[in-house]
Amino acid sequence: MAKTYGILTLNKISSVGLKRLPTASYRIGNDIAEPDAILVRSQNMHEMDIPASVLAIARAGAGTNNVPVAQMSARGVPVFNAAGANANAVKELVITGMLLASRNIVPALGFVASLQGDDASLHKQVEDGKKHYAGIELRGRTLGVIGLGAIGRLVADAAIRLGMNVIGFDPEITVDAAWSLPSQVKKANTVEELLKHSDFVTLHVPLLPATKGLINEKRVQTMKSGSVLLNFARDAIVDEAAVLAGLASKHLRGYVCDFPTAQAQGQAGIIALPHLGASTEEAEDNCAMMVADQVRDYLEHGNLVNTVNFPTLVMARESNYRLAIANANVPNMLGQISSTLAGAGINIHTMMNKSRGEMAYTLVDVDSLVPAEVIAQLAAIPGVLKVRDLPLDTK
Ligand SMILES: NC(=O)C1=CN([C@@H]2O[C@H](COP(=O)(O)OP(=O)(O)OC[C@H]3O[C@@H](n4cnc5c(N)ncnc54)[C@H](O)[C@@H]3O)[C@@H](O)[C@H]2O)C=CC1
Ligand SMILES: O=C(O)C(=O)COP(=O)(O)O
Repeated sequence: MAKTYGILTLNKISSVGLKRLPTASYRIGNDIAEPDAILVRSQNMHEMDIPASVLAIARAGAGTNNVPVAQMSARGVPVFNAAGANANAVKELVITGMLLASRNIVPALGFVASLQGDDASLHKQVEDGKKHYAGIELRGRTLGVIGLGAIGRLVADAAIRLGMNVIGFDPEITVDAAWSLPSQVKKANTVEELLKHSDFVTLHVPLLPATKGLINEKRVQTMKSGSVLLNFARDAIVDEAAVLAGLASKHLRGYVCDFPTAQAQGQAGIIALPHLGASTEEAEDNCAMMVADQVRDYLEHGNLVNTVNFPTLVMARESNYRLAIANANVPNMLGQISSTLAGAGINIHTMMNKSRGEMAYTLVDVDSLVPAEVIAQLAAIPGVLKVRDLPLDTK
């Protein structure tokens, strides 16, 4: 009988993506017991008892801080994400956020909603009151972008097209990202240098130990007087109390974020959206399609694309028998894998191995069926974390 897979969904994942997993071989739902893979958006998985059956976790979005990545690495389980698939949606909301703040749109709408009377009275109140909501223009002002990945780059490009000057900071920028950055983006050597010169500062870094509290009390004070901070990355990247103090003293003009909190509710200068950055039809479909394809390719063929904890490794099928081995990046793993197979009389057709940090991954196409006892021997090699037997279904 052909192999079937169980996919547990922890959040609502777009049906456009789920349809890429054929119903003949994939059972998908929010109540799948012993799933082969989990698809998730923002649900916090840190306290979850993740079943031993799970071979892959895929975040239908960018940030994987809600997934216990280190725990999954130790189990040899890749954590995929949908790199860049929602970047345009976030970019458009960041631009919206800058405009909301620069033109005082939120209080202005509140003012209009509060008006009462006939047309003539409304007209008078509008013309008398509008002076309180006069704003500033974006053109000619400076935007500082911290984190020039998929989102930061698009925001930088859009801001330049609006006539803004852009300064960027990203000490870990990839070569590809640097090439795709508009040439007008000026490089800041430190966060402080960027903050000192920016009228708007937008954050597009992942939440990591190194980025937690990136904007703290001292850095709020370093920001230009009258500047606006935008946080569509993660709440914990900003020390919100420091920002509230900056708003209260009028040092900051505004804080636009995607992460409402109790302490910031109703505070002047705060514009908090309900984590809407990636909530567009297009982004939800793109993310779901991307992770569905990645998970299917991994479950059926062992290929790895877009994981946050494993190397990228894709190998065309060259025989009907394939082993996929997740292992620690330590010496002599390949030697032990090859000699175990040779000892069992199994000929290696093609073998590829790649490493990333502490993790390594090996795909081996062999010329004959691998008996269960050989799989057990491979799994028993110290440092081997998971061995998967992936014969092609040739019936
Ligand atoms: N509000 C929302 O709905 C959404 C929020 N996000 C958040 O935005 C984050 C960024 O997303 P992408 O741009 O797609 O990710 P990405 O991985 O393409 O880019 C992140 C960039 O941050 C840089 N970086 C890392 N540490 C840094 C540091 N200490 N200082 C400066 N730069 C640093 C990296 O080098 C990389 O270029 C996600 O991790 C997620 O937390 C992403 C999508 C939607
Ligand atoms: O992609 C991300 O990192 C996001 O924050 C989007 O979250 P969501 O999928 O909309 O719950």
